[in-house]
Amino acid sequence: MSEQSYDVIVIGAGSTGENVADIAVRGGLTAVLVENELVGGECSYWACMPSKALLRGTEVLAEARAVDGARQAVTGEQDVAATLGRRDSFTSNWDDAGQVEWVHGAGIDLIRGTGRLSGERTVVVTAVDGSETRLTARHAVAVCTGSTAAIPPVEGLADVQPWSPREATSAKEAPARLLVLGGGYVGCEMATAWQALGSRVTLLQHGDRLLDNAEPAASEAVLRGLRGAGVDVRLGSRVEAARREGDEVVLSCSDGEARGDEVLVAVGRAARTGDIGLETVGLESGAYLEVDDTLRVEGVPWLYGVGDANGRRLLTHMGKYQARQAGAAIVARAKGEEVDTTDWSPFVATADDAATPSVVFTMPQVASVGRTAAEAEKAGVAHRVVQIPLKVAGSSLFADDYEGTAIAVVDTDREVLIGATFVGPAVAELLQAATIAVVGEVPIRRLWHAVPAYPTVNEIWLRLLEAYRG
Ligand SMILES: Cc1cc2nc3c(=O)[nH]c(=O)nc-3n(C[C@H](O)[C@H](O)[C@H](O)COP(=O)(O)OP(=O)(O)OC[C@H]3O[C@@H](n4cnc5c(N)ncnc54)[C@H](O)[C@@H]3O)c2cc1C
Ligand SMILES: NC(=O)c1ccc[n+]([C@@H]2O[C@H](COP(=O)([O-])OP(=O)(O)OC[C@H]3O[C@@H](n4cnc5c(N)ncnc54)[C@H](O)[C@@H]3O)[C@@H](O)[C@H]2O)c1
Repeated sequence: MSEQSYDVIVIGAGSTGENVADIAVRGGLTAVLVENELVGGECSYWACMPSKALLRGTEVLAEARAVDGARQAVTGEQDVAATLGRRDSFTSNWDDAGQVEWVHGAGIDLIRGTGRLSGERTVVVTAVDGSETRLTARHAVAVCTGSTAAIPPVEGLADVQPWSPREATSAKEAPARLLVLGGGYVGCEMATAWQALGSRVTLLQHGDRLLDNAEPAASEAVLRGLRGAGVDVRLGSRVEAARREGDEVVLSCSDGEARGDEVLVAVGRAARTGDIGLETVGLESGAYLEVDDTLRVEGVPWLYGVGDANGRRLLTHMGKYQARQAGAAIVARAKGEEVDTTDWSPFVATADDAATPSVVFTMPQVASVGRTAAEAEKAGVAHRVVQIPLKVAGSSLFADDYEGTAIAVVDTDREVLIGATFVGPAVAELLQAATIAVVGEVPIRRLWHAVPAYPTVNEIWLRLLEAYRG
């Protein structure tokens, strides 16, 4: 077995792992990435990029059709083959050569193979040909192995060869009938995409609303959007068994049968930590890693768990944020420098809890940051909620009959914004202003001076402040 030493070993070269290694090298340390699939991970090949590429054409067409004058120019339908081709180009045809080039250019070493912890600061990498390399870390090992699709314990489900989000984002054609199990981010986005690309989609959600952690107004708007597009959304539907009859998938549900050509299972994620040797350092395998705010694993001072692997926020941008914070902490600790662990320091991921932004790319979109009203209530924060229609000069110019909602959650003791949700066409681009207001704890009385340009959809900020003032 060959042996090598690095300052930092990163297991998993997804977007999170790449960033941990990059920050370590920028800080003057040596780093190696261990990867057993494609460098770039889920986001680049089977998640964010292909899913958004599948949705973008549909979105653009809807925007054009919502403006009189432009609508008349849209005389054809979406070219599905071209959309799938554009999706393929965004995944570089599932070839990671470009990312490998970036890794080398950044001064990071890469070892292909499966990495497993083997005691303190040691990782054994097994390559596809069975050869092994023992790596020793002088300072830190970062586990950035991500997550995988969770499969619910439904009788027969595994045997019908369901689609995971990987198949849903990489399929070469639209199935005639697609069943979608789960009404969260993936279920709602993929139902939107494939319905528009030609499938007849049935979405089965066991709860009584879609996007169960979103503001209720967002869940309702997405439900209306999906049903308006022709998706058969069945709320409160519990899938009890699955079987194939010939080419057909049949689901037995609490509200009757559902039949389709494929079934996508999108009921959440599970940690990809089952086979990485956690037991060799006294940790439970298969579980999300429990970490402190510097992303260091509780009780193991040289081990970090970053990105999806810790289950804190399953989003690419939050994994990369955690990577920057953890990377800074690793570099500082390696140099014997003090690591400030107070909120908002350069070494902690305070935004995970206080200000995580996300966008659900449905039609309408849902863009949110910070706490929802329900979360503020649960946390016992004194607050007020302002909810108003997103009707301003800018939105009516953006689209005829623009419909949307804006919700602000204000901490009434501190008079600062602690959460915001925007629902409507193209609201994704409104989000960063809200994120800055939440992170900056900008006093409401100062926000009055952040005058939105006229006529833009951002005028909603003024309306929210006016509604708050009463
Ligand atoms: C359909 C879908 C759409 C999504 N869309 C968005 C979106 O629009 N925006 C957003 O912010 N988030 C989105 N997400 C979430 C996002 O994909 C994840 O949060 C993100 O990919 C996590 O990055 P990561 O680097 O932590 O993990 P991953 O991307 O999963 O990377 C982990 C890497 O580790 C490797 N690995 C695992 N175990 C080992 C091992 N033992 N040895 C060597 N290598 C190993 C894997 O091969 C992989 O490359 C989406 C998720 C899905 C499923
Ligand atoms: N645009 C984005 O940023 C984006 C897009 C996709 C995924 N993601 C990330 O990936 C994560 C995983 O997405 P996801 O959609 O798989 O999980 P999710 O947690 O968002 O949603 C899962 C949904 O499945 C439902 N469900 C659970 N068990 C069920 C069952 N047995 N039958 C029917 N419904 C069931 C839940 O009620 C929930 O609504 C998200 O939480 C998000 O962090 C982000």
